[in-house]
Order: sequence, then structure tokens, then C-alpha cells
Amino acid sequence: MHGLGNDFVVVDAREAPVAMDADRARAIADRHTGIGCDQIILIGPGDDTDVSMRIWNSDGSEVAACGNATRCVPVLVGRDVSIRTAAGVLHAAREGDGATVDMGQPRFQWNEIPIAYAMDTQPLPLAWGELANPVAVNVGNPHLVFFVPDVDAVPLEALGPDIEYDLVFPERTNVNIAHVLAPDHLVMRTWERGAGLTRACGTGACATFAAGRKLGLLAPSCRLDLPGGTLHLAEGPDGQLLMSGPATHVFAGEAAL
Ligand SMILES: N[C@H](CCC[C@H](N)C(=O)O)C(=O)O
Repeated sequence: MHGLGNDFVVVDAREAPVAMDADRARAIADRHTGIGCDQIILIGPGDDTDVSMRIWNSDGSEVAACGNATRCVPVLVGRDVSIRTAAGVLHAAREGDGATVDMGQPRFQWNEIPIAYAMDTQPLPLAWGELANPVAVNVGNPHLVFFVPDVDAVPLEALGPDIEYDLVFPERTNVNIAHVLAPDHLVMRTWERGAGLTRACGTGACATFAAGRKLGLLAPSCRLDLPGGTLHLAEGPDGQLLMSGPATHVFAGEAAL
């Protein structure tokens, strides 16, 4: 499945458990010797929710949130669902050719990102080459958001890994660059922790919207253009992030994993 070209191998383990670990995730994700994807998504039965979801990046790292994949779950299951993740319970509802997901409230404190020591996060007093003073925000996973005049002029493939692996981020970080065209419209790109440049990053869109709202740059409802397409973000009554966008089922079948 994919969400705006951010692609996944989704393993439906609701009927029978499937073992997954870093090595197996890397092997599946390999685009030359495996099936090929940005993330591996393991769907299991839920205890107090309809289903559970675990997420591995293509580098084998297990993480707690994946926005685009969360929209794929109600499409796969065929109905609205509550989803237990390592970052908490999410609710995803079918909508048009995809879904709307309540991704919860963003967190901005240095130790919630996490960052290795106390510092301001709105913005961080740090710079990497031409990228400086990002907003740090956690939306179930760690993100930096840099607002820039031209997203296509930034060498993200060079700066992304330097920032991702900077020791100031004990759990590494996702890296987003965004240009605000209007209070209700921005364009963005993402270097993903554990996956690199992707066509779209759902949590990146959530983080960028939350950062823009925090800085007073964005309206409570916004259209975000990513390389793979457009997501819509809105702020709920309790400040929660409501993300809407497509989720596409490409192929289903048995595979010797
Ligand atoms: N690379 C992210 C996980 C996948 C996020 C992205 N695929 C999304 O749609 O949110 C991380 O390590 O936190």
C-alpha cells in the first residue's frame, strides 16, 4: 500500500502472529533483493482497540508513528478503526479515497522530542549549514521543521543525514523543510529518519502544520503539498492534529517472508 507514494509492505497478522525484527524488516524493504518499501507495517489484533500496528523503517529501526500508514489501516480493514500503537491509541476513519486520522496533540518540550539536554524548541538555537532554527515537535515520533524560502533549493539529501544522526537527538530525528505560500497552503519535503527522502511523510506533515501553527504562520486548516501529493491538516477542538489524505491498495498476496 502507499500514501502519496510513501510505500509500505503491510503484513496482516490479525489471524496468526508473524515474527518481525530489524533484519527481516530490512530484507523485505530492500528494493533490489526484497519486496521494496519505505516502511514495514505489522497489523495485529488489538486488546482494547480494533487492531494494533507496529512500524519498521527500511533501515530496520522500529518506530512509534507513521501517518501515511495509519491512513492505510481503515482501507485495508474496510472500516473505521481504533489502532493501538507504541505512541498511543489512534482513530482512523474512512474518507473518500483514503482516511482522516486523529494523530493526537503535538508535544514541544525538549525532553518530549527528545533532545539530549534542555533548550528552547520554538525554535531550536541550532544550525546545520544553511538550515537554521527549526521548530522541534513530537507527533508520536521526533521531527524538526525548518521554514525556508525555497524547498527545492535545499540540498536535503546532504543535510538530512547530518541532522538525523546529530547526537543532540538521542532517538535521531525526521527532518522537514517547508515554504509557506499562504496561511492555508504550504509546500514541503522530508528526509525521514531510517528511510531517507520519501515521496511523502504523514507525521512530517502533522509536525510541519503544528510548527506553523505554533509560530503563527498557519490558519487552523491547511493544505500541504508534498512531492507525492497533497494532505489536509486541521486543528481539532483540543489542539489535536486531524490529517486527511489518500491511501492506496496496490497489491495483495501471499509471500514467503
Ligand atoms: N521515518 C519515520 C516513520 C515513518 C513516518 C512516515 N512514513 C509517515 O508517514 O509518518 C520515523 O522514523 O519516525
